[in-house]
Amino acid sequence: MSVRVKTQPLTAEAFAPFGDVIEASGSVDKLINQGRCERYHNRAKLDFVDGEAGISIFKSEVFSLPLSIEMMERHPEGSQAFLPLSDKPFLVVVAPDEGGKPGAPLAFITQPGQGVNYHRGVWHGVLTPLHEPGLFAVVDRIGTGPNLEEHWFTEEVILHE
Ligand SMILES: NC(=O)N[C@@H](O)C(=O)O
Ligand code: NI
Repeated sequence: MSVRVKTQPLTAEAFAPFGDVIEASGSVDKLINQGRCERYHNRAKLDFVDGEAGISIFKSEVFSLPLSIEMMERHPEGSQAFLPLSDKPFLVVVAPDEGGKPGAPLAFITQPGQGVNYHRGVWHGVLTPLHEPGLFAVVDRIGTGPNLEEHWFTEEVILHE
């Protein structure tokens, strides 16, 4: 038996139980640089246990819908933010925790200019760009010890438009 998940546009409200949508939205928090730049201040909750924040670059293969996903993961020791270095949409898959495993997945498609920050311990799909170049800045925990928990599905999970 397979599980089919319909994608939906990413909104801060729908994503709130899982993390932050990082975007130039709502009221401007600060005008800087002599009024020439709008600062949308502190838009993500970074959270690292026994580690520091690091910035990495991910260059991923790209995928297309419908897409079958085999697993979801979570990082018990740190949040993880993905900031696209292009204006192309990417897929954001999250799920509530149900007894130590992902519950029903939700699949979002980002709008140009949107990044996401998964809160610490939130089940998510791995980075899934939908168009080249698949290039992202990633802010996550740099530290020692394990920080990755995976759950491999026993049934097919298909994400579709
Ligand atoms: N493993 C890794 O660095 N990336 C994943 O955590 C991911 O969410 O893509
Ligand atoms: Ni991850």
